[in-house]
Amino acid sequence: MKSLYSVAEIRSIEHALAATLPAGTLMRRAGEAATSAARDMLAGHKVLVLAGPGNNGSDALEVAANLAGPDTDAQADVTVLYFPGAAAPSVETAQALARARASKAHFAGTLPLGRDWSLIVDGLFGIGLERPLAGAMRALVDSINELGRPVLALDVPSGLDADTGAVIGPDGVAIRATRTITFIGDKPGLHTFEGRDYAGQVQLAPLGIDPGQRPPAGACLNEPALFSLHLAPRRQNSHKGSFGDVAVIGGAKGMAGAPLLAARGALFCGAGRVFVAAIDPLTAVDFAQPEIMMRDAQEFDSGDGTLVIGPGMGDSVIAMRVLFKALEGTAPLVIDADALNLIAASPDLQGRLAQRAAPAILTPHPLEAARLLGVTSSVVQGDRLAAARELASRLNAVVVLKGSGSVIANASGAVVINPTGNAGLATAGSGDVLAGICGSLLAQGWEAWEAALGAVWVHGAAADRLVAHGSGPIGLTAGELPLAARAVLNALAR
Ligand SMILES: NC(=O)C1=CN([C@@H]2O[C@H](COP(=O)(O)OP(=O)(O)OC[C@H]3O[C@@H](n4cnc5c(N)ncnc54)[C@H](OP(=O)(O)O)[C@@H]3O)[C@@H](O)[C@H]2O)[C@@H](O)CC1
Ligand SMILES: [K+]
Repeated sequence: MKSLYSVAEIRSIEHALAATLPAGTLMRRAGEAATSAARDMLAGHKVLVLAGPGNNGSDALEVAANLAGPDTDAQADVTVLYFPGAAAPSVETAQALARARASKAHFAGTLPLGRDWSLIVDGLFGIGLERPLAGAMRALVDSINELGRPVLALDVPSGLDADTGAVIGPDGVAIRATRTITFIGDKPGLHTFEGRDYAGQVQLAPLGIDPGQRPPAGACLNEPALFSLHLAPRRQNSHKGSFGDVAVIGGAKGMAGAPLLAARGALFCGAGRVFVAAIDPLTAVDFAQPEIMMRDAQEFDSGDGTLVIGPGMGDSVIAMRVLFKALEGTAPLVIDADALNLIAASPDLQGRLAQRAAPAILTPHPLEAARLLGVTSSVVQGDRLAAARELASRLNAVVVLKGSGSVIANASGAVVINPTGNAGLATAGSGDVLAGICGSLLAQGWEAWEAALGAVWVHGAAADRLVAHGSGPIGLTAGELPLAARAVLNALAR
């Protein structure tokens, strides 16, 4: 499992290790791991090392000493910008500083002119940063970002909250790294919200601590191993009834495309039969996808099929009535878009949802999640893991909080961050396709938790596949996702 540790969890691991390892061991190991990552990235000689007042800065001083020599063949031309703290340095920091000063590294007082750094090492702040960067430090971070040179961040890009992926603010700044080498355990903030943009490629350096020595983490990254119990090649002796029915309820006037996209997501990910039950039935057949059966939402009886409710559904009385009926029934539900907004506006519907025994997956984007929680979307984005966890527990459902690094949570408190997907998914209809894939996997007998994990992973990987083939991220359309998702799902099943 690819565990993600909160700062508090990392601190407690650090605390336990401090009793068993000689002082300074972890810092030296962090310095060595980061030095080798820096050498790996280095195409040239000129290295700028930024070293802040805490232990993150001490790691950076170790890197400076290692890269500059004199005890190395592959010497780099290292300039160090060091910001000592107000308090006297710890013994370990003093040792790292002495090593760096004894090396061939050059210590500068201000950011040297010129932009020709082969590499910048960011050791300003790590997990100890608790308030926004201000004054000269803020100006320095802005200048570094403007240089646009390769940056290796140590532990966490300076300015980013390792727990949440938010730039520490209000109105904060953070270093935009090309790569982040993170120590002891990987951290949620590097994989969600702004984290993916600021951290770049994430590399874990466990510092010699084997996973057995670490307690279980509060979160982890999504990967096929988490849902693979449901992945299997299909038996030859199967028929369409073996793979369940999905009915997508939605499609108010002017919104006919949303349920069709969801229906295609469901169809191409393997549901046996797929219906669209439209609030405003426009057409008897979808000529582009005639396999989808078109029905009128007011007359439709879904039987024991899975319902995907909400895409383009609107907030009419009919929509409300149909949603009420779905919540009263026992069908597995995927609740998206307008259905989420209707539930957000009705404590009664929230109560009914929370009381249901049948599985439900909710797929809110941050604004929909905010409405459900009665907060603003900045509060949701400020701590996406907490928001997803809270919604899952309040509404007794599996929640997929969409956005960069989608967060999947369940009512028992499990939280997973999805690493697949790209900016191409920020396009109209992409969420409808995701809801359809969730419904498809539920209909095929997956448990709600695994269906949500699998759907989010496949949906993101479909977008990654399209981008790898040149179809995005600019201009990627939601309509392209179902076919790509089919290819991803079949590759996984093989
Ligand atoms: N965990 C481990 O086992 C290991 C941890 N390791 C490394 O240690 C790092 C954590 O070190 P850390 O705790 O010293 O915190 P760090 O991020 O360096 O910053 C704290 C300093 O910043 C200061 N400061 C804060 N905010 C500020 C602001 N806005 N503007 C200006 N100053 C500000 C704050 O000062 P103060 O708040 O006291 O004024 C304090 O001096 C971790 O990320 C990893 O790299 C590795 O060596 C391997 C083993
Ligand atoms: K850093």
